[in-house]
Amino acid sequence: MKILSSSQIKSCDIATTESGVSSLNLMERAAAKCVEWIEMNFKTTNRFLIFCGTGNNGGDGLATARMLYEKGFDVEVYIDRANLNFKADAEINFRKIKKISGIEIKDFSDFSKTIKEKTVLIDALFGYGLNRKLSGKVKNLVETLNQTTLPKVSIDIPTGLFADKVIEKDSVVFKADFTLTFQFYKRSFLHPETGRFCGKTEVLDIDLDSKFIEDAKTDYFVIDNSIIRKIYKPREDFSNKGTFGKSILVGGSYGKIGAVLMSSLSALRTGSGLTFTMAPDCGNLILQSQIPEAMFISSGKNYICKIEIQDKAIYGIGPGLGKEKQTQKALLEFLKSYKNPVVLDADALNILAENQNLNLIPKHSVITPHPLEFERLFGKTENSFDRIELAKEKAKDSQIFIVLKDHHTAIITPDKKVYYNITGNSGMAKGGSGDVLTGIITSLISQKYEIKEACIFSVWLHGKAGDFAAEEFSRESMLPTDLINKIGEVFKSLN
Ligand SMILES: NC(=O)C1=CN([C@@H]2O[C@H](COP(=O)(O)OP(=O)(O)OC[C@H]3O[C@@H](n4cnc5c(N)ncnc54)[C@H](OP(=O)(O)O)[C@@H]3O)[C@@H](O)[C@H]2O)[C@H](O)CC1
Ligand SMILES: [K+]
Repeated sequence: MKILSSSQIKSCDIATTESGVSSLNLMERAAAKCVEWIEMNFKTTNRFLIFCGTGNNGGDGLATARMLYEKGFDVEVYIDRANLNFKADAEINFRKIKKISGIEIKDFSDFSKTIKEKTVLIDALFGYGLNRKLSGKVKNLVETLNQTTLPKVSIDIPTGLFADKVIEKDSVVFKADFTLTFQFYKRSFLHPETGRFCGKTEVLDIDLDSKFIEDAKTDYFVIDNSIIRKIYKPREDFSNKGTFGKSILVGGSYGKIGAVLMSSLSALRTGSGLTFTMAPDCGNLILQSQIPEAMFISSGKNYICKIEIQDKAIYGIGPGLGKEKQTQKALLEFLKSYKNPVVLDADALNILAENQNLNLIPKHSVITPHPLEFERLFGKTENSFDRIELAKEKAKDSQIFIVLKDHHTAIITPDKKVYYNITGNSGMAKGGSGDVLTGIITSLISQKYEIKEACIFSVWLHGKAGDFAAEEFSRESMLPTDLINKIGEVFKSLN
């Protein structure tokens, strides 16, 4: 799914109205979709307090209020009585509301924090038209609303957030439990500084102009099911283990054999035909007894001292590797003579950062840094939006794929496209999850997925398996090894 900027969404809105739908009808459509979702999801609620601005976001709120009232709910609408300069469509909806005697229209200042239970707050103050941080009455109101424990729903965008950029540190933002957004994810939902205000995001299809969307140019995408469907290649009949590639997972050191073990197991669980673990001898017994399917290549005693080059294999290097002097030398020597794409993670990245040897990374390789590793490699940025921009430059300069791990991991390609992942959950924020991802990417590349597609599919698959694991064990208790065991269920859901 494409992610458009706020100005592109505005143009899309206009293109839709030019194609024959009036803007008022579009607002009606947007409100009807919100009401449909609200009815389905708040079955025991009977009262909605709707906070409306004077723009089209407020207009959506006013239309939503009317429709909820018509469905039999108690509705109160809150506006700023001192500012009744509604935009045209919002004005029409305000007049309609005023004619309904059952809907109370109150001033922002009338809101009391001592509200009864079974009430839901709906934020229709500002949407993508916000162009400066909140101040004055709206800021005070949002601060007060955030202090209540009542469920909170934002229409289109939590008030105070911009669609596509970071907010100032001291900004006040409505803290939604649910965000009902129209047609597209907004970039701000996917970054840590801003996404934390959105709660669960629901994208509601309001049938905006499909030709406009198809033609719209963007660097930003959300990985959705339709992308995955196009990438996934069901396993072919009439094949043998050679058909599905050779993965070599390189890593492990005394006390960190588990990391490379999880990578190897993940490679196997995602279909790698032949899987080797290149690790120090101290891991041999553990690896052979835990994963008999993986073959062991000895490469040192307690840490890796040599990385042997084998033919027709895809290397995933880094999990549990450590940074011993000899390991550093082994990695750098390997990279000096190896020219095919590799997957580099964890200490492999830290070694490259410390040695400032980024030019050794073979073209079209995949690196999988978390934000701190990214910073060590490429330097500090002000915020996560700038980090993505820097990653775009670096991916282009070095012609590599950067899998930037975060709550919403992003894949940045050498042609500066950014794919955000929306599967996964906070239960995966545990040591070991990254090792699993390295194994999956290595395995999919060895199975001849295009590198970009392997990255996208791997990150999605990893998150989806994490979601299944959380469902069974809870976010707190689930382990990276539980996630590996759920990979099969994800493949089953694709077949
Ligand atoms: N295509 C769609 O997705 C549809 C979206 N709809 C809804 O429309 C809003 C966007 O509506 P818009 O009227 O463009 O913008 P807002 O309602 O967000 O804001 C209104 C005006 O408020 C002013 N503004 C901006 N920031 C502030 C601030 N911090 N304090 C006070 N006022 C502010 C600004 O005007 P200025 O002249 O003051 O610059 C805004 O224009 C979208 O989010 C959807 O909810 C349609 O209803 C359906 C289709
Ligand atoms: K809003």
